[in-house]
Amino acid sequence: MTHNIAPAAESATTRTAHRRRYLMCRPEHFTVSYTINPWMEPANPTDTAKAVRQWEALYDAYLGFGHEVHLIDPIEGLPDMVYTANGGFVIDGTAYGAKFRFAERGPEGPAFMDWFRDNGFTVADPVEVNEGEGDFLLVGDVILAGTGFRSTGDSHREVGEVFGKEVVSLTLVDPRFYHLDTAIAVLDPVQGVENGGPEKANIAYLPHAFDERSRSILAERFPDAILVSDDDGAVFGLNSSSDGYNVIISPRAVGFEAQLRERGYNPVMIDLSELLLGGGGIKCCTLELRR
Ligand SMILES: CN(C)C(=N)NCCC[C@H](N)C(=O)O
Repeated sequence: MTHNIAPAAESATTRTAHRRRYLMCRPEHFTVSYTINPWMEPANPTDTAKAVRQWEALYDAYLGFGHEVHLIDPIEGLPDMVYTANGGFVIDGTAYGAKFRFAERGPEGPAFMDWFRDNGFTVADPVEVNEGEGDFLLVGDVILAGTGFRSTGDSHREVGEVFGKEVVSLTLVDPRFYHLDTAIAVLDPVQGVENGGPEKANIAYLPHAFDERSRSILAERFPDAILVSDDDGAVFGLNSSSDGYNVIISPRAVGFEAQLRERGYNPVMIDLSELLLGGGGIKCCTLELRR
């Protein structure tokens, strides 16, 4: 189901909001008790109630836009479970399970796979280390796959075999941007004119986060991409969620907000500052369930 929304007044481009189905996890057990990325500092206090309030603002926004949101029960002792984007990668009712790089998150893999099975998805058990939609992004019919910090190159082959799709491997080089969804935002997840969308699925990205080879691939494949500044990247501006028209972003990504408006998108600011203490943002808290 899709609903059409009027384009931004100054833009010639008509954008269409598509109804999405997401999986989220209320951060009832959120805290920072270990360090597995440069953002996490266990000595800094966290406020779980504030994390829940901020997360609820995101949840409410999705419902307000007419999206369907499913919830997985949080498990005590797994504080990173709120970042559901890492729990798997789902296309056409098949969930490729996650196999986490660090032992601290290991038990989340089976917990998410149980949820997928219980909710009618076909589960492809992973052999290779991969962190789900944190490192795999569907753009049109192509999977962009990140490596360098978490998911392995072998998982790129495996995800291609599971879904029978072209996989484009990209290498991340800055430890602050350790998952692909910190460095690329998919703006038009549904490809093409046949879906009533723009002619080509487009992205925004942070060039600085990639090696030379990956930057050339991105430049060639996405000549119309929005290139985001280092300042906006550094506040996790790209860790955003788009339905093709409404793009939920961090309020600190002011340059990106202007770039989105120029292109006819509707940026919506939601602050997840507390969840940033764990090294995650809007997109990390959102796993798309494509049936
Ligand atoms: C875009 N990002 C970063 C995500 N998709 N996930 C956030 C994971 C955070 C967790 N503490 C970790 O380091 O795994």
